[in-house]
Amino acid sequence: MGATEITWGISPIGWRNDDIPEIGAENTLGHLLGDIVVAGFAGTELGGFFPGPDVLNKELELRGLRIAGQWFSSYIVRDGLPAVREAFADQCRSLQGVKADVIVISEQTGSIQGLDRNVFSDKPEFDDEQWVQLCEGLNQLGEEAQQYGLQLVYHHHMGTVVQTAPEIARLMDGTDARFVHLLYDTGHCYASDGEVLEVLKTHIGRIRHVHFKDIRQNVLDQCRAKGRSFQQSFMQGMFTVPGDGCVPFEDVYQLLLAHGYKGWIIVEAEQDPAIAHPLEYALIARKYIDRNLLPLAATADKGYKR
Ligand SMILES: O=C1C[C@@H](O)[C@H](O)[C@@H](O)C1=O
Ligand SMILES: [Co+2]
Repeated sequence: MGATEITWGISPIGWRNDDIPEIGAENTLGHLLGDIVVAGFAGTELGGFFPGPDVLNKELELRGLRIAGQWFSSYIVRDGLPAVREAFADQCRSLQGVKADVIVISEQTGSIQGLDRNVFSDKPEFDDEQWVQLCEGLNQLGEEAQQYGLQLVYHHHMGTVVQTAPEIARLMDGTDARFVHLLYDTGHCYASDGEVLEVLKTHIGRIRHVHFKDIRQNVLDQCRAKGRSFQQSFMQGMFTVPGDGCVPFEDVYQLLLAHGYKGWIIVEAEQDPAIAHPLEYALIARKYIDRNLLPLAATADKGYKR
């Protein structure tokens, strides 16, 4: 096998969800990390319930796991950059403390992702001035992140101002490629306007972090028809792990390989852990990756890691 270029991780969001802290609250850090080892992944992203670096690093080391990064909600347009900077720097410091690679940012000004609003029709829009403010702010935060050894990766997301393929393109055009990179999330692309492969092909040069999130088409259709909120949609099972839904992961993975993608691919499927047993679903993902995706890497003569 060639050099290792892709590292496979799994997000804690299948066990516990920062957006609805009461679900999966019984799942401790030890439980989560143990399951990640059992399912054969190399690491995870930081969840809100994780302890600080002193405690966490020991737990990771004992299990041979790594931290890829963590989500940061920015309000650059609502609060202005100076107000965002301090919290951003604090998070960069803790990510540096666990030797993470990326800080995942999502602009939440006007976001309806946590509200009881139709996520398929009520997303916010920015005017030209707000777009400039967002892009300039991100450039500065991205430059700052580099001082902590981190890459800033922008997460396009349902119910936010950067959701659709044209909005992702506008963000990429408006920001500096040296400082602002893209987090490509298959599930959000599919649920938004379905441009899973188009977004990947167009922005492959800017992608530095990947979330593999699958979609149950029938649940997506029902949620769209009923005008469900984002939280209602994922609690009803709109998202699942790769191989359990309708996203064309073989095509996605082949494109990533063909373009020499280097970095993490994180399996990320928020569902209700009381319905979708987190370890069972992690193992479904593992099996699918091993059987359907990794053989493509061997064919493409590219390296991969567990
Ligand atoms: O990366 C993510 C982090 C979550 O907080 C978010 O709501 C989820 O959908 C996601 O893709
Ligand atoms: Co994601």
